[in-house]
Amino acid sequence: MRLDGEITEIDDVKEAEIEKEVNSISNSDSLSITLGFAQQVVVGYALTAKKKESFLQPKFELIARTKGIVFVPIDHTRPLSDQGPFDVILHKVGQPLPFAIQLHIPALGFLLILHLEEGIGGHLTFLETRQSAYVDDLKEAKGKIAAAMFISLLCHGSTVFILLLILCSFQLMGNEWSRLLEDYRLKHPDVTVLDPPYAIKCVHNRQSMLEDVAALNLANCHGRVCVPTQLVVKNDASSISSEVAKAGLKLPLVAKPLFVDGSAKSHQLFLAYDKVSLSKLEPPLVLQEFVNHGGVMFKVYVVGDAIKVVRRFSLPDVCKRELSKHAGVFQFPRVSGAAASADEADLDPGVAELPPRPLLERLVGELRNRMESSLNHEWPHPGYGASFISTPDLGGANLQFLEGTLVIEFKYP
Ligand SMILES: Nc1ncnc2c1ncn2[C@@H]1O[C@H](COP(=O)(O)OP(=O)(O)OP(=O)(O)O)[C@@H](O)[C@H]1O
Ligand SMILES: O=P(O)(O)O[C@H]1[C@H](O)[C@@H](O)[C@H](OP(=O)(O)O)[C@@H](OP(=O)(O)O)[C@H]1O
Repeated sequence: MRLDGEITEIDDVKEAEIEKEVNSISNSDSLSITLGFAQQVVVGYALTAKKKESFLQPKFELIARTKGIVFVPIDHTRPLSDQGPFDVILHKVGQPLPFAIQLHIPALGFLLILHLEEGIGGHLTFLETRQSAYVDDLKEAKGKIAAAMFISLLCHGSTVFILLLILCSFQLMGNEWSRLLEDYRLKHPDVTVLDPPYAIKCVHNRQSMLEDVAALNLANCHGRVCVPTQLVVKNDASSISSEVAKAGLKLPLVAKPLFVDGSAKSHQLFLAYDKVSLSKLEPPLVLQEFVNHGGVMFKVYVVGDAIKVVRRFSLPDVCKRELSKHAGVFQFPRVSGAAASADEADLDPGVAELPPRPLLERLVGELRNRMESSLNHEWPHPGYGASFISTPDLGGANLQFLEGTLVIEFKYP
């Protein structure tokens, strides 16, 4: 059953047209189609293997070619200025390291965390340093890394120092990508970088991602948008229980990695039922109160003025009376992926009701204003995705904002 009131501009008719277009060209020479264009748009891409697989699907590349858009891979090991020319650079690299090295990092990191935590009481874990190297300014990261290395030399001698040195150089390579890209962007202002590293810094961290939304005032907009009550725990797992009590957070809690870098690990979520088990969680984390939402959530995708809302199945409600029967911390799978579509499901209208259009339009407008002012220029076609759940017992329009997945900038060449 399809419920009325879908907010969509990319409707079924358009999807069917695209399908038809792909079918009609799939047997023809797609390259010659591209060459038919007076001017091509060359998109250089630097993506994780996961992102390449999900995003750069053959069908999509084919449609792009028919529109004169070609995708070419960027080689990390060669200077950017030796490659191209590009009209657009699309990037999401997480940690741009060879696969074999990536596998060694958790093992080395674990060893070093053990040593460092012994030596300095857990205040400066290498894990924290590692994440800072990715999300913070290089300057700040370098300071922390230098401090960690100095302490390791004092406390643990040369073996740990050398291991740390190797690990740091790999981690700085991750940050190096942001620096190279920023240099390239400044030297080539005609190339659109999706997105400039400084502009997407806030969406690499679930705390800063939600801050802007929490600060929005959407009074008189057919409802409100807010963030579940939450707490950020950066370091010490043993103090989680007391911090949760101090902040007055009610169980059960959803635990999410604080940093989101596009890796599968950054989407690994846990449900914690009791206080004692909270110490099993691994900071840095965001802990959110579990909000009952009838087992259905909404994904809102925005490109410019187009808004598309889809329904997905989600976690079932947790009954407060049943809570005492559960204990422990459980990892839950990616419950609301594309395969969990609830658009065709026969849902209780109370949970299926879509967020009111005026509320979404106002939210999108407010977010755009904030992004424009933080980027200091106009955004003709901003695009992003966001997850929402609604709390039917408070009225369908009481939305909880969960995540802003991606912020991209569109500038047509
Ligand atoms: N506070 C919460 N209360 C109830 N359910 C929640 C809460 N936070 C998350 N969930 C459930 O977990 C799912 C994933 O949450 P979230 O969107 O924060 O994670 P994510 O890794 O960023 O997911 P994605 O990138 O796929 O959107 C949600 O779709 C929802 O089903
Ligand atoms: O397909 P939807 O329901 O829109 O969910 C997306 C998430 O919201 C994104 O955060 C995922 O991208 P990253 O894993 O790169 O953050 C993205 O990962 P993917 O590109 O590997 O599929 C999706 O899981």
